[in-house]
Order: sequence, then C-alpha cells, then structure tokens
Amino acid sequence: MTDKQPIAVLGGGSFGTAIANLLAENGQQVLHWMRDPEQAAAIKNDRENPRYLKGIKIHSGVEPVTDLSATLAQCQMIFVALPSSALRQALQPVADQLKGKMLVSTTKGIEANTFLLMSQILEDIAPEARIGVLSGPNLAREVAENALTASVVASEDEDLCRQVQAALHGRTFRVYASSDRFGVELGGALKNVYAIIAGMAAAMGMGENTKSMLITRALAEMTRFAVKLGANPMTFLGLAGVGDLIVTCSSSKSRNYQVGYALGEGLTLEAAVARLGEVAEGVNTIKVLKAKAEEMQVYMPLVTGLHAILFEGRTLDQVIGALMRGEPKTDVDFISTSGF
Ligand SMILES: NC(=O)C1=CN([C@@H]2O[C@H](COP(=O)(O)OP(=O)(O)OC[C@H]3O[C@@H](n4cnc5c(N)ncnc54)[C@H](OP(=O)(O)O)[C@@H]3O)[C@@H](O)[C@H]2O)C=CC1
Ligand SMILES: O=C(CO)COP(=O)(O)O
Repeated sequence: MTDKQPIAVLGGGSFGTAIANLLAENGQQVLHWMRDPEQAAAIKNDRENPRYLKGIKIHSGVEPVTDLSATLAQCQMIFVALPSSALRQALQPVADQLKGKMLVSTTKGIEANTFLLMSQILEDIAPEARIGVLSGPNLAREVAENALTASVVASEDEDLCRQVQAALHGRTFRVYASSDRFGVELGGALKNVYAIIAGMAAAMGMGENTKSMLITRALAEMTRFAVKLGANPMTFLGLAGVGDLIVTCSSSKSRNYQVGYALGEGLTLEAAVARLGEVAEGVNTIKVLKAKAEEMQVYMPLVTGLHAILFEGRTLDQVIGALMRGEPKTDVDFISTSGF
C-alpha cells in the first residue's frame, strides 16, 4: 500500500481489467469496481478474471470492489470502462459524488435516441466533473499481455491529459495527448461498425485488395461524417482514427470483427451476438449511425449496406453488388469541408 490516492476503474470486463492491471504495474493503487460480487471474490482469491481475460494474472495492486459509492469517495481519477448501454444507468445514481473528479471514458459507443458520446453523457450527468476520453488501437488482451501499445487521452483540460499520461505511461504503453475530445471519441465509436463489415468480408474469403479497399473507404466515410458534425478531420489520421480502424478491421481478437465473421458464416445477428458473449458496440452504433447519417444527409454507403443486411432483409450479395455498381466517386474528398 502507498499513501497515494487510489485510482478507480469502473467495469469488470476485459478492458477495465486490462487498464486496472496497467495502472497497478505502474505502481498505482487501483480500486477495480464491478457489479458482480462473485466475480470480485474470484479475482481476489485467484488473481484472474476468468470470464473476460482468462490466463492473465491480476496484479496485487488491483483490489476488486463492489461498493461504487465507497470507491468514488476515495478516488479523484476514475476510468469508466462500462458498455455504452450501461454507463448512464450505472453513474446517474452517484452523480453527486462525481463533482470535481477526473472522469475518463474508455467506452466506444453512442447513446441511442440522444446520439451522445459517452463523455457527453458524463458531462450531462456531472457538469462539474473534469472530463476526458482514452481511445486508440487498444485490444484489451494485447494490452494485458503487455504488447507494445499506444493510445490517446483527449480533453480540453490539459492538466487532466498530463495526469492520465503520468498514470498510464509505462514500459509497454504510450499515451499521446489531444485536445480534440469529440473527434477522438467519435473515431473509436464509428470504427466498430466497419470492423463488423471487415469480419464479414474475411468470412467470405475476400482478399487483401478487398480488405484495403474496405479500410480506406471506411476512413473516408467516417471522416466525412465526422467533419459534418464539426470534428477535426486530422484526428482521423491519428491513433484514435485510422489506427483503431486498422486494428479492429484486421484482427480476429476484435469482438466487432468476430460478430461480422459469424454473420459472414451465415449466423443470424442474434446468434452471432450470443456466441460472442461480450460487448460488440458496433451492433448498437450501426442503428443510430444510419439514422443520423440520413438526418444529416451524409453519404455513407458502407453504413447503409450493413444496415440493409442486418435489419432490412438484404443479402450480402445484393449489397456488395449495389456497392460495386454505385456511381464513380472522387478518391480523397473527405478532408475538404466544402461540397457536402
Ligand atoms: N475490449 C477491448 O479490447 C476494448 C474495449 N473498449 C471499450 O470498453 C467498453 C467496455 O468493454 P469491455 O470491457 O471490453 O466489455 P466486456 O464485454 O468485456 O465486459 C463488460 C463489462 O461491463 C459490465 N456491465 C454490463 N452492464 C453493466 C451495468 N449495468 N452496470 C455495471 N457493469 C455492467 C459487465 O458486467 P457483468 O459481467 O456482471 O455482466 C462486464 O464486466 C466498450 O465500450 C468497449 O468498446 C475500449 C478499448 C478496447
Ligand atoms: O476498441 C477496440 C480496440 O481498440 C476493441 O474492439 P472490439 O470491441 O471490437 O473488441
């Protein structure tokens, strides 16, 4: 035990566990909050999170806890690694305790109905908190296995960025700072949708040309959308944009990619999600993104195509045919803010 204040990590899943371990390896005392007392007891006794990160030893500096209010009372810096569907519901009841604290969202999703990003929900719940996001090509298992990894902390609050960098920087994890919180967070949420498409393409045996086309056109599409919403297009050339897009569209370790792969093998969406048993944020994001793209009149053929397959009864062949027959377009048009 040190006399330093502990850092809280909220969420007992794979990313919460990976971040908690990383902080502890850096000498921080970590209170790792999870809702399931049995899971907390198992981690305490066995120093392993068998459901979400089997085979990874949990550092002795990580204390699994289940009392959220007591955890928040002890910590100034709080990492939030809850699914997007749970974040508001989990934190609204403790909103009074978040005043003045540093809240760093690692959640890569968009709230249904409001189209709010997670840090915007945090702002909504706790207007007097200090808010940031952590995003980048950060597959949880690789982070936990100490693969050399880089990430981005983004906030208008420079001191928060510096403190998060100091807490997380280590032998195997490098943290870059950005002031474009919206762009960094949007990149992390949008790329999940394209990872589903990439997984489908892989299951269908598509080649490397196809993969490259998909990733590059996905970057064009997500940047076009983000620019329309006011984000800085340059952010999409960084770790939290193209960096995260590449890793999630290329790796079978990505849960979104795995859902896509299962769909490509012929499973229904329900069966694909059930087989995964973990969060694949892209499944919710595609629904809200398709509606928002229509509302904003942004051309997003990949999003439209995936939505048609998942929710409008179109077949993969029909959608691929329509995508390839679409009218010819200009290659790099998405950095320009004119012509939308
Ligand atoms: N995994 C990764 O590689 C990365 C994930 N992220 C992001 O992190 C976020 C969390 O993902 P991840 O850790 O992977 O998810 P997992 O599927 O691994 O785990 C989800 C966790 O959230 C908990 N949970 C679900 N609902 C609630 C609730 N209402 N209240 C409290 N806890 C709840 C689950 O608890 P229980 O087991 O009790 O159901 C479980 O501990 C996602 O937005 C993801 O995009 C970001 C970077 C990398
Ligand atoms: O965001 C991630 C890697 O940066 C993890 O992606 P998945 O949620 O698809 O596993």
